[in-house]
Amino acid sequence: MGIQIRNLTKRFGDTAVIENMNLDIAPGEMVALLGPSGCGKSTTLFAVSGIHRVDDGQILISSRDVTHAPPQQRNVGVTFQSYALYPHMTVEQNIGFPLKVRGETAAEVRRKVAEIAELVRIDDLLQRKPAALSGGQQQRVSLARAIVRRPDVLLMDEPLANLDANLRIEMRTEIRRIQQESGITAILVTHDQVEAMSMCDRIALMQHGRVVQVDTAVQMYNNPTHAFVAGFLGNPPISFLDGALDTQRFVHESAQVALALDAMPDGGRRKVRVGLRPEHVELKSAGANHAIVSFIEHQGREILYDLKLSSGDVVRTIQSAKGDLKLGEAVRWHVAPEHVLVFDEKGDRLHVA
Ligand SMILES: Nc1ncnc2c1ncn2[C@@H]1O[C@H](COP(=O)(O)OP(=O)(O)OP(=O)(O)O)[C@@H](O)[C@H]1O
Repeated sequence: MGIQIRNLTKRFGDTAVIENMNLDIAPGEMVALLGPSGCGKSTTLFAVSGIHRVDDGQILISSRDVTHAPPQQRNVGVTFQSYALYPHMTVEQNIGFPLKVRGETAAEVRRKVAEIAELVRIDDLLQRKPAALSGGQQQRVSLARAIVRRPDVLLMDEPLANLDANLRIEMRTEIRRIQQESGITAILVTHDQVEAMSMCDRIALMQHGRVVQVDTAVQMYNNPTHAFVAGFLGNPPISFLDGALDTQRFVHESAQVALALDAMPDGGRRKVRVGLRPEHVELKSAGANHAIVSFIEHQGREILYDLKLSSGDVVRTIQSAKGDLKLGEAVRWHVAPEHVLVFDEKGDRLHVA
């Protein structure tokens, strides 16, 4: 009951929006398509649902080749950021509509709607019209309608985009619960890393129509295969410094960091970029590197400091709110070798492990 995307290419005119994309989603798994605006997330979802014709490659749902099948033959449930509920129908009629179209009996429709309404926790709202529902309730109805036919896969395009901050958090948990309880294979399109990390089993991070890395959130955060991944995940974001390798050290115009052995490519001096996560940048009176505090942001439990190097580069550090550094203060900093991420000039991760 999984999804396989094999060598998928989708062009609009001469422009390839998806290029040779591969992605395997296991039965019952929920995968996020994450990436910046325009990277091809929605186009991928439309290709899987059958709304878009593809130019090359294959799409398999539950081991069935659906590449050229029309949407209604793919058995997919879809929900978008605009819930697209029928305003003149009650919640019960909205959810039951796909079953009615399929010709199921009134009694069957009522039974299935009741069952799904209980799963998505809207059983007390069945007689209301969409206008009398909150955004979160409308999203639940939309989800219920998408899964009432028991589709093989659930496709969600930014389902939380129209909700306020608190409702988003609540619905993150709810969508995950509903997906797990129903055991449905799901794809979630989002540009929000927190949504992707908190809701999904794995993340496929996309850039310019390609999947750069597919991994669990933890693995992707700790072990990015590319500088783009390291830069995209993490808030506050990672800092990058460009410099060169010199026998087990990274040397920058105004900083030096020792590297773990497994971060070292085979010998020779070469240009590299290192990534330093804010939580790994320690302030130490004996730290090897000098900097000036150039920006302070109080975040409640923690404080974010920008440390400006003499080269003008900035390294971020996050410290407990007990700290009392002043703007313009001179500090020394340090990063333990095992935390330094090293990338080559093209952005590919360098390590032998
Ligand atoms: N019907 C279309 N005709 C031409 N170009 C299109 C069409 N639909 C999408 N594109 C282009 O394809 C690229 C990918 O679009 P897509 O909507 O898949 O991106 P996305 O990652 O979902 O972005 P967002 O997060 O902004 O929704 C964009 O450059 C977009 O302009």
